[in-house]
Amino acid sequence: MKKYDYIVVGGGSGGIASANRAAIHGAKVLLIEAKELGGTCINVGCVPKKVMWQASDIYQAIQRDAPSYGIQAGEMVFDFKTLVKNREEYIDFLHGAYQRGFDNSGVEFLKGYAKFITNNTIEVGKEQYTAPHILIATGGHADTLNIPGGEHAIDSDGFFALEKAPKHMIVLGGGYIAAELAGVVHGLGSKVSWAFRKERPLRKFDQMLGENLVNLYEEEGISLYKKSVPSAIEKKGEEYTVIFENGREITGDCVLFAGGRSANVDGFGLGNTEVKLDERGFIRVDKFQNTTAQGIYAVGDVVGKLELTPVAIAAGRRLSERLFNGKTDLYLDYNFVPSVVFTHPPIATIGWTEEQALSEYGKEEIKVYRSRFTPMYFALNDYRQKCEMKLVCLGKEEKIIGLHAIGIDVDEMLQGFAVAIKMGATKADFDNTVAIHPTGAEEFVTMT
Ligand SMILES: Cc1cc2nc3c(=O)[nH]c(=O)nc-3n(C[C@H](O)[C@H](O)[C@H](O)COP(=O)(O)OP(=O)(O)OC[C@H]3O[C@@H](n4cnc5c(N)ncnc54)[C@H](O)[C@@H]3O)c2cc1C
Ligand SMILES: NC(=O)c1ccc[n+]([C@@H]2O[C@H](COP(=O)([O-])OP(=O)(O)OC[C@H]3O[C@@H](n4cnc5c(N)ncnc54)[C@H](O)[C@@H]3O)[C@@H](O)[C@H]2O)c1
Repeated sequence: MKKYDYIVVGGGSGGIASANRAAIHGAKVLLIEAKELGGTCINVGCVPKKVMWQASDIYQAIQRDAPSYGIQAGEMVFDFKTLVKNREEYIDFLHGAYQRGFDNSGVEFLKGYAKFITNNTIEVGKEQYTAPHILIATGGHADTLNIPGGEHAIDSDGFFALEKAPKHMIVLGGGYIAAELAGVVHGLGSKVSWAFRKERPLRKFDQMLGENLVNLYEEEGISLYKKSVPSAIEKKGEEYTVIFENGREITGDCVLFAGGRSANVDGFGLGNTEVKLDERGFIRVDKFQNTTAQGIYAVGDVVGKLELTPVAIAAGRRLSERLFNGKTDLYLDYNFVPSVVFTHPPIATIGWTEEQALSEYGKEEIKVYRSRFTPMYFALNDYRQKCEMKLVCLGKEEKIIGLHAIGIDVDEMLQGFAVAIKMGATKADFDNTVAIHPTGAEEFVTMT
């Protein structure tokens, strides 16, 4: 049996980050990955999504915005196949970059499907491997739509496998992925119908964000269907009809369901360990990412706390610092994690929503500042897309506990403000910072 200091199961965002950090500190590390290196983010998540989002942005800039600057690009030609081919080549380049990263850090990489035999023994094929520390970073998978004909709906993996652009995509779900892919496909010139179960999408976010997104998408020509619960999908030739509980029917050539994700916990012998799951089926961990089994840890989507790549990376790295670099008190603080939804325009958010803050602290303690304006990018355009921003402040000192924005470029604004908020910035700190003009970001330091 081969012996290691650390075995990492899963070569996605969390696993790779943790393995490299452990090896840098001198640990003998084995990383086992069943598919391609990079996991969800690189292969079927953040990376292909951001490429498609950028393509969609460029398309809109040429078609919708360039003419107002006197720029005419001539006949618009969009070749979906070229976009997909170039995207996949870029992803392949990233696979190589991960392998080179392992070569530099000294991580041993094994391609195969790992199974637990005991708390500290893993089997891949016929070989067994043991280590006192084992990390589970096996990620998650998309939930399926359990209605008659639900199998006709593709998930986000299926979306990235499309070889031609849909003519009319029906999007089901009201979260991150539905919001993002509806915008991407519409921006690339297809018809999009987006149906969600409640009054507005993005219900876990500040209400202002979902409301603005609905208005902006409607202005742009996306057909929105509120309070629409899918009950069946029927295939008729090359088309699919989604039937909703309220009797509505929508027909298109592609149905995308994005209804949340579950942990990858089945089929790799967790029953042979003392690892326990929580009531939602995710691996139960404490704040140090310890599972209920001695010497087994878990990070990333498989623990279902915040399913974001930088969260998986940060938790994985902190764990390795704790185990292999003597930083015994180090753990990831899951509060004030910034996040961007890559809609058109994007959404940026950190901290408490106005609704959460009011219900926790009451009206007297919470002050909210808002700004709504047309970014200068649209100054010459008949289409005057709005940007809206909000600061949620707590107590007399007006500590900023929430920042929310929707509008062009807010995706790139958030990171710096997130540093300030994580450090405990107050409204006065924002006011004391001289603005950068002319930008959209200056609104954050000039709100009254
Ligand atoms: C469409 C989409 C868009 C997204 N966009 C963003 C975004 O813009 N920004 C952001 O921050 N997050 C985004 N996310 C979320 C992000 O991709 C995940 O949070 C992140 O990839 C989680 O990393 P992980 O290491 O936990 O798991 P993963 O990256 O999923 O890696 C798990 C790996 O484990 C492997 N594995 C599983 N079981 C075994 C086994 N038994 N043996 C060996 N290997 C195994 C899998 O093959 C997989 O490669 C997006 C997700 C999706 C689906
Ligand atoms: N930009 C980013 O950082 C980014 C992008 C994409 C995904 N992600 C991560 O991936 C996770 C998964 O994304 P997601 O959009 O699949 O999940 P989500 O949890 O964000 O949203 C799921 C949505 O599906 C709806 N839904 C569930 N079952 C349904 C049903 N039967 N019929 C109709 N609607 C149904 C829910 O009401 C909810 O609105 C996200 O929570 C996020 O953490 C992040």
